[in-house]
Amino acid sequence: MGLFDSLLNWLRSLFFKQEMELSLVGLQNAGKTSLVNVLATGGYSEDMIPTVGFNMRKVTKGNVTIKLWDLGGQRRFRTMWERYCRGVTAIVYVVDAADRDSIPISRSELHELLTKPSLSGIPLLVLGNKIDKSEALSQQALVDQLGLESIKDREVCCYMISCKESINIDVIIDWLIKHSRTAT
Ligand SMILES: Nc1nc2c(ncn2[C@@H]2O[C@H](COP(=O)(O)OP(=O)(O)OP(=O)(O)O)[C@@H](O)[C@H]2O)c(=O)[nH]1
Ligand SMILES: [Mg+2]
Repeated sequence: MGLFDSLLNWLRSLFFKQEMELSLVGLQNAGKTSLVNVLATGGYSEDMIPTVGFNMRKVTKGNVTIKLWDLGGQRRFRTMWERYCRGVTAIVYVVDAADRDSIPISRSELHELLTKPSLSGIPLLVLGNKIDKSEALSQQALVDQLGLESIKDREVCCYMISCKESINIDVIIDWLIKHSRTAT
């Protein structure tokens, strides 16, 4: 590649570079870290270690650089969620759609988080994960049981996914790219 072409590519990357920052929250075992892995490398594993505190990962998809805050879902880490959701482009709330008993707690933790004034107006992407399992709820049932219709102060979107079988991962990437903002 000639010098002129390199320069042109560099200018192009400056002008079209998009970036976004996301926080992944939701109860333990929902599949947040699995989702980060699938987004980053496409790899999936059954052997996962629960996240202690949080991890930060940067993933690049085309021109979009995504900074992901992967937070621990165990009860003792939930008080940190708010701090890591402040100022993000979108909050990604992951739910194990096949663990029906956990849905009421998931619902109350979500609504509790959304009452924080510091997070007002931040778009919410709810992901019902593990739809490869036969006991997984339908999208409508998940929307109802999480009380998503009652959220009026922000954009809310809900998709059903499987990290294990890579179902609807492309749909989420499209949603994320549409919500990214051009870097300044
Ligand atoms: N069947 C199925 N299992 C999944 C799927 N996604 C994740 N899992 C499994 O769910 C378990 C928990 O996954 P993690 O990604 O560690 O969950 P997490 O939300 O990060 O959990 P914490 O870090 O404790 O908050 C692991 O055994 C995964 O293999 C999926 O789409 N289908
Ligand atoms: Mg984790």
